[in-house]
Amino acid sequence: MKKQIAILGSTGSIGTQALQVIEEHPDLYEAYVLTANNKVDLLIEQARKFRPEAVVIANEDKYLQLKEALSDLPIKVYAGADAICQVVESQPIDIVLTAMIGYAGLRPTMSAIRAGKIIALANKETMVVAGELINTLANEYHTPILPVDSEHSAIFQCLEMNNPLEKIILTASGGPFRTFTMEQLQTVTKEQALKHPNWSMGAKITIDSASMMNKGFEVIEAKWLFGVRPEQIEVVVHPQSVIHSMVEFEDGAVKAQLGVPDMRLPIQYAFSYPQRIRSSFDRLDFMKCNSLTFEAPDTKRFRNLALAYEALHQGGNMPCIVNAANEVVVASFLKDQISFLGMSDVIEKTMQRVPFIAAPTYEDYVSTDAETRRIAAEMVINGMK
Ligand SMILES: NC(=O)C1=CN([C@@H]2O[C@H](COP(=O)(O)OP(=O)(O)OC[C@H]3O[C@@H](n4cnc5c(N)ncnc54)[C@H](OP(=O)(O)O)[C@@H]3O)[C@@H](O)[C@H]2O)C=CC1
Ligand SMILES: CC(=O)[C@@H](O)[C@H](O)COP(=O)(O)O
Ligand SMILES: [Mn+2]
Repeated sequence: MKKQIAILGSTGSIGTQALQVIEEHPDLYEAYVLTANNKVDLLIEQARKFRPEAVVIANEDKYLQLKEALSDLPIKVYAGADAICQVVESQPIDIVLTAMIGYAGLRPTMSAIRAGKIIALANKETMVVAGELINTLANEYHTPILPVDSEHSAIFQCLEMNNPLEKIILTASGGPFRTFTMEQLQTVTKEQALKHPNWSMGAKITIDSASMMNKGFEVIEAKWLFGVRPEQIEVVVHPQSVIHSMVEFEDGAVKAQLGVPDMRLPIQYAFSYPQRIRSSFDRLDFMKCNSLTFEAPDTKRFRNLALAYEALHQGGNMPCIVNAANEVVVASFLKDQISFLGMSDVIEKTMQRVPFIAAPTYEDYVSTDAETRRIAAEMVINGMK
């Protein structure tokens, strides 16, 4: 039986690579549902090629265009955020790949967990915002959450023996500004920030990598995925992104997962787990890896990493606050409305202003997210008063 896969965010960087994995293994996988937000033309093209059972466009204004373009095919067409939550519950679906960006991934992930679907988790913001709630739900519905994020997939692959773990060593590329001074960071542009040294990804995560908020989020994601304490998660800057992450066991042994930077491998592993299957992806050529280097992260220049650790230590709704403020400032930075360093200023101030909730419910996350966005957006427009 072919595994039926729902790809939430099929038009994005992860989504399109997931479709390449499906294309490479037509005997094993089928796209059952594809969803997008705005890129209706690409969604139409994907639907015509992969013939899913259903497609959903989150932006309801694009519904008629999508419906019309697929009217000659027996593909169900839906629109809106609620439709995404409903469609993931479809009985034949085995795996839901959460490849949409940001907080928008939380609700459909919760629906998929309640429907007992295997979650292939790319959308790290879901775990950042509500990791505890997601774990509680996944336990209640006996739903596996398989990591797709390259570092977490690496850790997952290293951990399979169930040996006693001492710590996780998350590798970070350091981004395009790794060697920049504070003075240089004051004037960097979005064009510079969008040039990741090793990975080709969507705009939001690329800016997060440049500011190292991505690594901060990955620390929080690791805590919830692997059940470790914050002190057990170490970040090491490794500019080549060849070692995707490591684990250190109680006897001091360290295991690492290495490979060329290619997200198709972790995506495929989440699809094929617990098996490994063949792939045509590029192999690592050690003769071309002249040196693998390591540095400590600098949380003075990359303050977002420190803010994420602070949120992790505080717990409650604080990571949700950091996530929402970050989504606002990244969108503003991409519109040249705020400077690179200004992003951390707004996030830090927002963390001080939004009311803290120690044991948030889902409804608390919803209101925290909305309130944080309001406050952060106001700060971007009016300055840091
Ligand atoms: N790219 C990568 O290599 C990696 C990504 N990740 C994580 O995976 C997730 C996806 O990243 P990436 O693929 O780079 O992002 P992209 O921006 O490339 O793609 C995002 C996808 O989500 C859709 N989308 C955006 N907003 C909404 C919304 N409000 N409702 C429904 N769908 C929406 C987009 O639709 P449309 O195209 O129509 O706008 C698109 O299909 C992120 O959480 C990221 O952190 C993790 C590790 C690596
Ligand atoms: C591919 C992937 O998993 C990204 O999250 C990547 O890790 C970004 O690189 P850095 O955040 O280490 O720069
Ligand atoms: Mn990553």
